[in-house]
Amino acid sequence: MNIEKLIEEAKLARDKAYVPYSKFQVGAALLTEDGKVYHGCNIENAAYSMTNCAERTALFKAFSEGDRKFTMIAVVADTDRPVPPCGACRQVISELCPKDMKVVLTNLKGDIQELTVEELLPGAFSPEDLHE
Ligand SMILES: O=c1ccn([C@H]2C[C@H](O)[C@@H](CO)O2)c(=O)[nH]1
Ligand SMILES: [Zn+2]
Repeated sequence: MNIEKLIEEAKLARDKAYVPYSKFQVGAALLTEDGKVYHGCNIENAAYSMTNCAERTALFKAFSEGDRKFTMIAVVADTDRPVPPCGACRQVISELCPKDMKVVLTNLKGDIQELTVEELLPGAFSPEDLHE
């Protein structure tokens, strides 16, 4: 699975977005070590703060199915620049994915930004910070 294919998967995921309030569709595709792809879309709620972003949907789906080893995530939205994940998703990605995992941010125009999990949230609060 290459970057281009994973982006296509993220676009398919985006089509499933439930966004009656923002009308802003986001899709994510998360690739596991053994080649499985988890789709995620944003799912909004009339109680707005209950909204779940596409990135966290994909990660939570994978974790809940027992998959924990990931090699790449792609995220797509109709933005001018490659879609920037929100702070909550950066925090969750930084804990559940390897620091050197590839994060591919893109948009419908085909702009692509590639970075690592560490670059997505430098100095993230981590499980180690809970220990003395
Ligand atoms: O990276 C992002 C940024 C935003 N959203 C969603 C949350 C909300 O449903 C809508 C507008 O913020 O986009 C995502 O899913 N991922
Ligand atoms: Zn988010």
